[in-house]
Amino acid sequence: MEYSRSIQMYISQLVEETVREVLGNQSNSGETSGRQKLIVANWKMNMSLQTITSFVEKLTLAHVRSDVVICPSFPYLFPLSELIQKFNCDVELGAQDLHWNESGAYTGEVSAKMLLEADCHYVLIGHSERRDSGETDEMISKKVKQAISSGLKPILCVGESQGQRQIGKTAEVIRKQVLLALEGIEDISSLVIAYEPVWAIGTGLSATPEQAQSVHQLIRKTIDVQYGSISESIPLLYGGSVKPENASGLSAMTDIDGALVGGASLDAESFAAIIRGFERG
Ligand SMILES: O=C(CO)COP(=O)(O)O
Repeated sequence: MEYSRSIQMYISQLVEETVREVLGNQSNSGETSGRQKLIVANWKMNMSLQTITSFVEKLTLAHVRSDVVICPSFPYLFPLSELIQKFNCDVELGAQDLHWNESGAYTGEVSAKMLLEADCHYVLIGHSERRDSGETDEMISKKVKQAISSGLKPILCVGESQGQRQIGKTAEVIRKQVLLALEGIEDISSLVIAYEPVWAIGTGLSATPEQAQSVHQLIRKTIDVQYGSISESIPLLYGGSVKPENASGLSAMTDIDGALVGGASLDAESFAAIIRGFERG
């Protein structure tokens, strides 16, 4: 009797160890990172006062569980903040950009302090559409510094072009963008990074989960070399033609902690379906 119980214990220990080993080897899926999923809507230069109202109403009814952030154009920050309170909708606000100076003669710019007054907690920095209009790595770095020192969480966007990918420069480009943006910054505890391959933005051509995972792994490794184990707690989002159909596949990857969604975030139902996809993945 004693003998058979100890054999049973031995077998169950063996099974447990094997399962742990198999899960440990599945570096690309199924592992729980402990990082909460974060889904961010980048509305870009879209929406209207009318459409944001029904959006908030519908999203509230969808009862999603993840951390959700909406980044509207500047004029919609205040009305959106009011709508979020009115409907008791569990989302946070982000801006699409900020200036690195505190105040002054910078026509058309918005400061971190103004964003905080508008109830913003996050800010997108270095989106490829802004890099396209002349934003340099140096400007991006100053913006990241200003966001962190003001208490805003920067969502630093990085990504390679199609040409750079084709000639095998993806890793070099991404590493450089990350390191230049973080130059001279010591505290990165509030940082979020979004990997958005330029060729996937607005094209309907998403990176495969494996392609995205391999760049996310590279980003985490880059942060790890520079900052150590805090890299494990930095949320890494994927952006570029994220849709309800590809959300759970992307979410199943170990280093993909959420999404930065453009076009599909303009409709509350498709945005909610993406959030649910990430909750399943
Ligand atoms: O640029 C993006 C989010 O910042 C991605 O846009 P799409 O989801 O429309 O491809």
